[in-house]
Amino acid sequence: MLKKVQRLTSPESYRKYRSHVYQVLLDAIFHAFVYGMLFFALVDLVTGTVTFEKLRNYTVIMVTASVVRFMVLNKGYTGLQVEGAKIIADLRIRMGDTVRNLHMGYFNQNNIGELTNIMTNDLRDFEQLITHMIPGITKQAILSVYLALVMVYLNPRIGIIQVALLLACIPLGYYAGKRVKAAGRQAKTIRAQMLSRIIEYASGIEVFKSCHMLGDRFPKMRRSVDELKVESIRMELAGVPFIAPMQILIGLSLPVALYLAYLDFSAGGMDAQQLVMILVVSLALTTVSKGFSQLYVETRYYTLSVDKLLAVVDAEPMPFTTTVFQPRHHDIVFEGVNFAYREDQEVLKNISFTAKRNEMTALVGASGSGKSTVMNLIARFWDPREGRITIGGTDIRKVYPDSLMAQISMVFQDVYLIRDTIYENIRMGNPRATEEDVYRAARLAHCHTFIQALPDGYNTVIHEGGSTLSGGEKQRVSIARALLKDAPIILLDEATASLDADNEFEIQQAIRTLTSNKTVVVIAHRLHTIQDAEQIIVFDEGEILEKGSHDELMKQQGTYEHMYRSMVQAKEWVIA
Ligand SMILES: Nc1ncnc2c1ncn2[C@@H]1O[C@H](COP(=O)(O)OP(=O)(O)OP(=O)(O)O)[C@@H](O)[C@H]1O
Repeated sequence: MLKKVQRLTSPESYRKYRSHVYQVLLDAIFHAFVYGMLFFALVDLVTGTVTFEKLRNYTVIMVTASVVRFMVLNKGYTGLQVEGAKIIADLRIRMGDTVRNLHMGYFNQNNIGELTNIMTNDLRDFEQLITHMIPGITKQAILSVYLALVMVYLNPRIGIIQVALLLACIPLGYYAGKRVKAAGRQAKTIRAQMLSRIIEYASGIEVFKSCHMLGDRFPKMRRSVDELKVESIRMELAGVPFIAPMQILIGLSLPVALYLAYLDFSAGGMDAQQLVMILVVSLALTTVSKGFSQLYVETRYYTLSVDKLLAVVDAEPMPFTTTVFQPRHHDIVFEGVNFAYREDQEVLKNISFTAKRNEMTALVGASGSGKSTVMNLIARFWDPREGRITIGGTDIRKVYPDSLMAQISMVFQDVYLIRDTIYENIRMGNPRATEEDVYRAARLAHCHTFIQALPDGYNTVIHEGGSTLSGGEKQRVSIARALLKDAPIILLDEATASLDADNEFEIQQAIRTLTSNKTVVVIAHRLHTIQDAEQIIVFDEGEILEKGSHDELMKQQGTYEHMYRSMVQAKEWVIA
């Protein structure tokens, strides 16, 4: 277990942590030492060999040991808490870094709940494990062994019987721990599913409200809550069939000692003082062993968190060979790209095209034809199964995801704004930007005026997801963010939602400013906005059907021409 803990901590932290655990163990040894002195004093008292000097020496040794204990304990436990908190903070950052570089496949709906569970509950369990469980269980183990040895020394017959009773508890404790661990694993899975449902519920609250699916009427969430309740009870009860006999066996050691000691005593083989001493030590042994057995079973549950954390820390990051990515130019080239999210469903089939620098490439096609997937591959949210994608001649699979993202601005219709001020939401595009840069970007993105009209202007705090702004406003804020980033590649998903004429005009203006002199790839939902695009690519079921300029495609009289005519007719029909 300690080897696994070591993999979750930095060498420096682990070294400090281990030294604090040793301090706690030292405390256990001094604790045993105090018990020992007490034992010698009692022996002298009951055998009548006590002298004033002896008692004084015992007292001095016990007081010294207690003072040393206090100092060691204070340093050990304080150090454990401080180091534990530091280990958890470092681990959180390390996990954040790992997660950032994972394939998007990791984040399917279930994994969001699982990941949230790991980053909150499992981290808390791990902290509990390293700061309380491991030192506690080691200390109890040392004390149990020490008291058992004292018993064997005091009365070998009774001591050996007590040791045998304790040894008989080992398989029981092992199976109790195993069952609790298995039930705990199941409870964790269900808790992760419940968290997924809660996240889904909170993100889609408007939809659920509109469909009258709130509260009891949201069956999936209710089912998860019920399952977790059942699983939590099952976990609590899982170890009982083994814990109960184990506790009985440990508890037996006291009456057994009493009975056997009394037999000796009545046969004259033991005096009253020895009888009392055996009972006192037996009582201490029973108490400490019971504490140890309980802690052991609990610890088995807490060790589950270690495997969960290791699974995240060891998750395969996206491979890369270069962290500095400064391409000579920003042509994006797809060469025979095949891609599937799932084994059984090919989403892109043999896709080849070039999106040239300073040009606009528009992707059109029916819903589900693969347009967004092309964008996801350019941003390296996923890697192609076959073929390759290059930017400026470099295969993007070689590039560190963060360095790649530094070259790309994404403006999607589904804009996510974080819970912070509008100012900070724009500044996210470039954390080094000055105040003046932020205002200039906001002006160019046509959002300065509406921001100023808000009660707190740029300091207005936006709710998570941007729910306090209109769709058009959110999109303009995201364009301001992208303008501030000033990346050479722009990936743009045009709004499908019908915006009012003013909003639409302003967004078009902002997009024009954003995209000038860049490599622009745009998913177009309305064909009239891309007539000037240098290249239009028509997708159908993951394949490229046609590609060329608007005029070239109109001349071909293929799918694009048909789509365009249908659009014009629909407009005329609406006007008529
Ligand atoms: N994360 C995902 N996991 C599994 N399948 C996915 C995922 N994202 C998209 N798909 C599937 O891949 C196919 C292509 O989807 P994609 O989003 O690329 O299409 P699109 O042309 O952008 O559609 P739209 O215009 O509706 O956004 C669809 O069948 C879709 O169901």
